[in-house]
Amino acid sequence: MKLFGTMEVKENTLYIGGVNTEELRKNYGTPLYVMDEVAIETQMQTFTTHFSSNTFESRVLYASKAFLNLYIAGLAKKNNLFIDVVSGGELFTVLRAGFNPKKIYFHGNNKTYDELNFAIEENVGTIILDNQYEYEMLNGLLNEKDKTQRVMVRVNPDIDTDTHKYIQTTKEDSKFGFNMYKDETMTFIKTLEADDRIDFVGIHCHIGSQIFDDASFYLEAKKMAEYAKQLKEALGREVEEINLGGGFGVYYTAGDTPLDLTEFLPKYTAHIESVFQEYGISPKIVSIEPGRSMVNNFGSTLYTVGAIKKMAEDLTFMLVDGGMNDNMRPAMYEAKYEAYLANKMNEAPSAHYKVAGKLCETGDVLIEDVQLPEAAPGDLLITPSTGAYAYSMSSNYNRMTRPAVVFVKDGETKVAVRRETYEDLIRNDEVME
Ligand SMILES: Cc1ncc(COP(=O)(O)O)c(C=O)c1O
Ligand SMILES: N[C@@H](CCCC[NH3+])C(=O)O
Repeated sequence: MKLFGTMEVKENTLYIGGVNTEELRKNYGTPLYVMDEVAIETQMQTFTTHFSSNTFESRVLYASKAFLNLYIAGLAKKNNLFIDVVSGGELFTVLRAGFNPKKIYFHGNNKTYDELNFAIEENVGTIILDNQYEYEMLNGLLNEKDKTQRVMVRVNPDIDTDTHKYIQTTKEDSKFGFNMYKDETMTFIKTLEADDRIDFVGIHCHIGSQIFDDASFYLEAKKMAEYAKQLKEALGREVEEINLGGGFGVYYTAGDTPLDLTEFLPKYTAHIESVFQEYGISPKIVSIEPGRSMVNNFGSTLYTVGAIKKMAEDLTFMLVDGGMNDNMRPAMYEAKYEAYLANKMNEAPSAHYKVAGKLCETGDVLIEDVQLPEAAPGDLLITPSTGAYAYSMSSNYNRMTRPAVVFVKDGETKVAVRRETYEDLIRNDEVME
């Protein structure tokens, strides 16, 4: 097993953050999301330390959509990160966590009037405009409130990436942002520049998620520098900030080849500096927005094994007490995960299982085929590397209650999100009279 962060095996059992996973099950139940606090903070520091330049201010924004609650927002704040939100709900959460509004970047491809209003009322630092309609609403709101707003524009550089088509964002048919190669985009930016209420500071792009090929990021930086040069000529001034988004790929299963951040980030920084020089631009700030790579390998899900059903000689189902409601990535993207029996860590794998959940869907399969020690009902299954886009994409389908989220550190456990109860499920329901 690839042991991430503080994971260790003691007496046949997996420990995370110095806490026995069997103890976690006993105290908090399953399914359970377990987050390794020390490893997450270390990763936050890896980003801020290695993405650092002498020629520009480097900003690391945590893309909170990957995994958000008050606790992780608190950790991002403690580690001096900026933060990216894409909805009123994410904005509300990070504000409640005490984030400085000036350090918040508000994304989203269809912000509503109410969301823009909320952002302006709360003095959010930067709004990234995705379309003309958002601008019209923003302009109206700013006039009404007699305010100005720092603004960036999301542009699409049409880069093909080596990732699942559902998580590519810059192919020309993507719904996100403005096409960089259309004259209308430049016209739009000139409109912003002429608007006294708008402080247009620069451009943003995000080429997709779970990308392993560093060449895609280098190409993106080059295209953005080239566009910043065109803007410099058109506006007669430098843009202040270029935001290059996130998308850094991570390990899920053998064969995945993630970027080594301690090597990649300094090379990326040097590349950005060199393309800036090549195009004769000198923006003051360059930002990146890692989501998945900040948290994925430092979160795991624990399940209790229920029925084991042998359907054919080569097909045995292992059914667990969660499923696609706590991790919809396998069903949605055919995403692959590894799994281990956290209570039988030293036993040799000798059987093959198809791990499925308990939801009423044939596609509720977490892992197509995994080799494990001989398993029995009551065993403790762990799927590592579920820190990103599992909890944040979880649902109440089949009226499943969402699992609790705990953070473990130095032998201590803190509940960051309590387990939902059946009462929570009907909290907003009205009884039919
Ligand atoms: C605008 C933007 N920034 C950042 C991210 C974070 O991406 P990732 O989790 O792949 O780092 C996303 C999601 O893909 C995004 O849409
Ligand atoms: N939710 C996706 C990534 C989307 C990234 C957000 N733009 C995943 O789990 O891979």
